[in-house]
Amino acid sequence: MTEDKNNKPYAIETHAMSKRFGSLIAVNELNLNIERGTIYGFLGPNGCGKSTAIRMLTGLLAPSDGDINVLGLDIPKEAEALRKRIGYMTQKFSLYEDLSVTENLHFMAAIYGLRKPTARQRVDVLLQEYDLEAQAKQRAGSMSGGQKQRLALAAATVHQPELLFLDEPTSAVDPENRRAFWEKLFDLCEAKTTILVSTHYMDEAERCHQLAILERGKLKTAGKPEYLMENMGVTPIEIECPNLRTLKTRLLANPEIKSAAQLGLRLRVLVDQRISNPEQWLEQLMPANSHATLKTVRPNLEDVFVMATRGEKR
Ligand SMILES: Nc1ncnc2c1ncn2[C@@H]1O[C@H](COP(=O)(O)OP(=O)(O)OP(=O)(O)O)[C@@H](O)[C@H]1O
Repeated sequence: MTEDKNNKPYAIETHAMSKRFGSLIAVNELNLNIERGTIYGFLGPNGCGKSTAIRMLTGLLAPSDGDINVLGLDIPKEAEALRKRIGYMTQKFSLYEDLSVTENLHFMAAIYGLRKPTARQRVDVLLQEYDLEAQAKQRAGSMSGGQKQRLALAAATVHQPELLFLDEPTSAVDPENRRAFWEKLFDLCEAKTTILVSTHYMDEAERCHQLAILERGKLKTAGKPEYLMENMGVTPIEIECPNLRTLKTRLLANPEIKSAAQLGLRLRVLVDQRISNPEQWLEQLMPANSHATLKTVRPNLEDVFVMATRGEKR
């Protein structure tokens, strides 16, 4: 690893980063190495510590233990120097509802210390890039969810940060707007911005270059989505037949079946990879005359998530 502070290969490095609130361990010894110029996802259920981890990485919240290095800076000691180099967008719309779109962007530009002519130029570019020209004079509070979200991203990037933290940024928008939002993230990524995004949507997680799955403050697994899907240790098989509820209970009694979940008319079953011919093996577990059809299917991130966070079988 090079010693030049600004040329570290990782935008974010943590060692045993932890946060306790009284007796609750919200983040438990998290080790992260997030490469520059990538989109890194935190995937996990409500309350697993995503926001707390992000707040520590931005320098807003002091860790209880561990080391944090962000963009070559020792955090929280050098948090002030970090502030102007990062952008932060939370799930809650945090701009001024009574200000217009343009006023909000100028306000953010002033906070980040952009000089007036630069700010004017930058705001014009952002209005165009984020398709907000028609709403430029509109009060932010009166905009649609998708428009508000575009404005929030524009505001978070007004100072062209090297690193962007997005905490569940698309929880309040429809799939079409979410898709458009991700197109913007890839544009930013191509322009060398590193992005850390937290989510509980699988489709969103699948778009990340790298992913960490968190549960109750702990990192359960991490890597490229494809890698995680290939190495989850189970074969997914879908079964179509009558009485799926009964079949589910029957199958879950076998320790080789790690999970069974109904999807409409099918039962998606995760079979231990140590079973060499899982379809044949499952056939002999089917009730007589069930006329079941079995099909090995492509793994998905929900399977990875289920396997990573599996306490009880489900
Ligand atoms: N300031 C605080 N004081 C006490 N407990 C807190 C505080 N902030 C967070 N917690 C607790 O820490 C745990 C992790 O919360 P956090 O908000 O980081 O989770 P999250 O994964 O971001 O959840 P969500 O998806 O719901 O936003 C939760 O149990 C939460 O109640």
